[in-house]
Amino acid sequence: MNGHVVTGTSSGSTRPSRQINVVLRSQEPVVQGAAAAQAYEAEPQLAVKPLPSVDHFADIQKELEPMVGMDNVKSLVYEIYALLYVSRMRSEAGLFGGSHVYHMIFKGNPGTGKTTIARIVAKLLQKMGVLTKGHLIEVERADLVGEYIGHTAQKTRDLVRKAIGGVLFIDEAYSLARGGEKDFGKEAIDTLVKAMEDHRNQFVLILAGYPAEIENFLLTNPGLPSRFPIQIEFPDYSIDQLVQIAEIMAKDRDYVLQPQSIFKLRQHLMQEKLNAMFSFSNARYVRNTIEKAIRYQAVRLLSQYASSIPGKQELMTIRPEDLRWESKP
Ligand SMILES: Nc1ncnc2c1ncn2[C@@H]1O[C@H](COP(=O)(O)OP(=O)(O)OP(=O)(O)O)[C@@H](O)[C@H]1O
Repeated sequence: MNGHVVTGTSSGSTRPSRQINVVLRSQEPVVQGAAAAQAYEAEPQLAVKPLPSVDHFADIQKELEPMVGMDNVKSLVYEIYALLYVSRMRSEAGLFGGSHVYHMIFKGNPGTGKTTIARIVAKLLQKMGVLTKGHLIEVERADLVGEYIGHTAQKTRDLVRKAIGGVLFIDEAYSLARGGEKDFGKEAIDTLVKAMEDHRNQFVLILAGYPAEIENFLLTNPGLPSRFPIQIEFPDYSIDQLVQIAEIMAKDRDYVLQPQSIFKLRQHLMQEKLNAMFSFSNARYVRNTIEKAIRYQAVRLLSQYASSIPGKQELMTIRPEDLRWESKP
């Protein structure tokens, strides 16, 4: 096979329990047969030589673990880590370490975790030495597009400058192509493409948005797809996953949902998902619901316990009557 297959195993509890094969194309001439076997036997330690560094993935894993579902995303983040780690081992062994492009496309409906994962990826790339700072600059069309000729290029360049050393995350990136050739959005796209050349390896660009719109955007800008070799899909959460996210969000805030509250939430989410269709904002809707329930619970407790103090359990409990959706959360 014209390439190395490196197997990243999960020996520590901090890594996913699956195996991921990363295929690295060798830039060297292929050595075959007995010569290859001899060369391989002569330096068997190359494949297992440990790096003199801490396990950078442990921290990242700690942030990924509580995220419900997202198996494809978690695997991809691990693949990026494996690739970077092995590239470093290869460089240290005098082999071609590789020059990779990390610009990405995140396709998913609102509230499916795109921004959260972008932050984690930024951190990973910083820990692995690809980015110097690892911060995230989140922008949308209005931040990039100006009001007169030249203004857009200036605004876009300023934001790229701020993103140097980190990630520039453009939400609903396709809105830049909204007005066609005459729109200033086109100027923003051109400036971004130029910045990707001028500041190669200095920042990572992530374009995010609804799957269909992103697909269409890439189709109508044929020069773009090849500049974004990593594309990640963020599927909508199932009702079970949304309920699980609600329970985690409540627990993180030292609250607990009563079983009847979980039942009520489940019924509501099923209805809301149907009603809102593509505009349903997944985990964000759940977060808003929980935060609102916490406010309703506080008001209920104050009115119930006017002259006494509620016990610890009562202070933690979200009852069904605390879950209300009169207006959109
Ligand atoms: N799988 C998950 N498990 C737990 N919490 C999650 C998960 N996905 C998203 N969240 C939470 O939901 C909220 C919204 O997530 P985030 O902002 O990352 O979504 P998004 O896809 O970027 O949304 P938008 O496209 O609308 O900006 C955040 O509080 C985030 O922590």
